[in-house]
Amino acid sequence: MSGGMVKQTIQIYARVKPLGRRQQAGIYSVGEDEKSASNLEILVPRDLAEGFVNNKRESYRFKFQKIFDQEAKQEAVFESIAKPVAECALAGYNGTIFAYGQTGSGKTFTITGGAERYSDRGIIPRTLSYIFQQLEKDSSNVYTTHVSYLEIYNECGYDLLDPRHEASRLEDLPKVTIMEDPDQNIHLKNLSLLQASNEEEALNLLFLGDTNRMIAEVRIKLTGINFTLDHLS
Ligand SMILES: Nc1ncnc2c1ncn2[C@@H]1O[C@H](COP(=O)(O)OP(=O)(O)OP(=O)(O)O)[C@@H](O)[C@H]1O
Repeated sequence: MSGGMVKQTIQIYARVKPLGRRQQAGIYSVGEDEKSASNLEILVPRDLAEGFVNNKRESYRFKFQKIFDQEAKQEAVFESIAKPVAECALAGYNGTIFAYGQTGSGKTFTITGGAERYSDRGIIPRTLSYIFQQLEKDSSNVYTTHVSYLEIYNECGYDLLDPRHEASRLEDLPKVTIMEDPDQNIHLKNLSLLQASNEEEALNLLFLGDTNRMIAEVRIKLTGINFTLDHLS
């Protein structure tokens, strides 16, 4: 997107993860009335707060575009967050959605989805499905669609759809580099761009990328174990 014709906005949403069995409830609250419904207040529990220096606050307030509480369904998250971005993409404007949060907070669940139920599908499969539905409706144009899947790990980019991914060590794979041309267009060197003509093909590539990412993760963990064993012997 270039020039100042289109308003570029960043919208920030919060999603509260459902409580696990042993987790303590009541450490956050969302504004109840219409006006404060986008305010999230985190209350630091008393036993924790007492350990703090006297003048530390015991509650923190944040404002978001919208807050998804523990009951929020994947469908609602898609409708509010991803559908408008997909619509803009179909109209020719770039869009980005990313999840940020500590480990285990639900980024993968929100972006990719949960494995157990079909209704737990996350933003990526829902968006793919939506985009292909829209393209099929438009018989006046011919579209070609491609998928790339990039992982950024320790500040280096790796191509998750590279066929060598499974066989090689992550460090041995060609690094994907980000470059900007004089017109400020971003180019990703060494990133495969695979054609996906329909939802099923796109989902297969997503699955392939996820698998390669998991293999890489296990490999990294195993390297960690080897290191510990070397240390002991
Ligand atoms: N909204 C939710 N509803 C039900 N289960 C959830 C929800 N959010 C997260 N979970 C579950 O919590 C666990 C951790 O979530 P997830 O793997 O998505 O975290 P993450 O932020 O991607 O973590 P990491 O950074 O370690 O990869 C998973 O078992 C996931 O299914």
